[in-house]
Amino acid sequence: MLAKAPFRPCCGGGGGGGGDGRWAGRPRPVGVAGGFRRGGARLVAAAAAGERRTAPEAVSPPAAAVAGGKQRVNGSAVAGIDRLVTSTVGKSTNILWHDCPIGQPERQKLLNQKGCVVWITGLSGSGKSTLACTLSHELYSRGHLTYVLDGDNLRHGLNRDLSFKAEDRAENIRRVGEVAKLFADAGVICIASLISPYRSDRNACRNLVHNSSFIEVFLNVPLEVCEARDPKGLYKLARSGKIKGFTGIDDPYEPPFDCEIVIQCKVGDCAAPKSMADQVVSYLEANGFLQD
Ligand SMILES: Nc1ncnc2c1ncn2[C@@H]1O[C@H](COP(=O)(O)OS(=O)(=O)O)[C@@H](OP(=O)(O)O)[C@H]1O
Ligand SMILES: Nc1ncnc2c1ncn2[C@@H]1O[C@H](COP(=O)(O)OP(=O)(O)O)[C@@H](O)[C@H]1O
Repeated sequence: MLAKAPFRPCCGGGGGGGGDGRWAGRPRPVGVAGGFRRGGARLVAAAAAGERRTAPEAVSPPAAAVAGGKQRVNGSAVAGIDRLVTSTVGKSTNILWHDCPIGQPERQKLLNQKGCVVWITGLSGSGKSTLACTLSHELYSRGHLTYVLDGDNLRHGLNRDLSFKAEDRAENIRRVGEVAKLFADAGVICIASLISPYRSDRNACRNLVHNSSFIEVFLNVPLEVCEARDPKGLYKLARSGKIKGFTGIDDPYEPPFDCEIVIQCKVGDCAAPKSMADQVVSYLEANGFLQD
């Protein structure tokens, strides 16, 4: 399946405001905040020096409340900043969004590509890392900047505190989704390759990034093929009960219902990594990601 989606620039918020297309192709004026994702509320906080705005998801009603026509400061007693609106996001209180004049459009112009997230999902041993690296190489040889976020690798650092129980996998995916969003906002073609077994976690990442800039690639490889490959011997350990909660054995994998690209592999009939990567490159080309 190779679906063509209408291109819309990606990634508001996150790493610096992103774009809703208003400034596409032209420099964004200094002090003008980037576009916010759909459904995002806007709250202007004009600081004495420079303009600041709260991020869409950063608005929490108590902090952003307007009292008697005046925007209430979130506990600040500092003179001169009484018109700032601070926010509470999760456990972060008294925070403010700060935009920069150089935004995603400018970075994309520099790189002559559109930032996006290619999210590769599939069973262990399905070939996610191989596809991610082959795709990265293909795009590199065409002059495009990519960055691979590999689940296994990230668990050596950023996500080393997480296990494989469902809530830790969810946190793993959430963090990688946030990082991927920053890379896309930087104008980079971010290739995330994780099992990401739960549909809801993957969809949450899709919703973080602008929908058309999230390209979900399902490596649909039968369990028996993955198990026969077993490059790390993990399936063997899982079958013998030495690893508990292994995806596909005694832990679930939920295939996507409707994703951008499905790469199908059958027993005895699996395309070479290069031809899989070409399938993704064709999608990126057809949807305008490989040019500014
Ligand atoms: N219980 C269990 N289930 C699945 N996978 C396991 C498990 N324990 C360790 N491993 C190894 O961890 C790699 C998957 O990490 P991910 O971060 O991609 O997983 S997840 O998205 O959070 O489900 C995975 O790497 P890949 O084989 O590259 O997918 C395995 O090597
Ligand atoms: N398209 C393919 N055809 C045949 N073997 C493959 C293909 N892609 C990957 N492999 C092999 O399958 C094994 C698992 O690949 P890997 O990329 O590590 O998978 P994952 O990251 O999903 O665990 C490796 O030994 C790799 O060489």
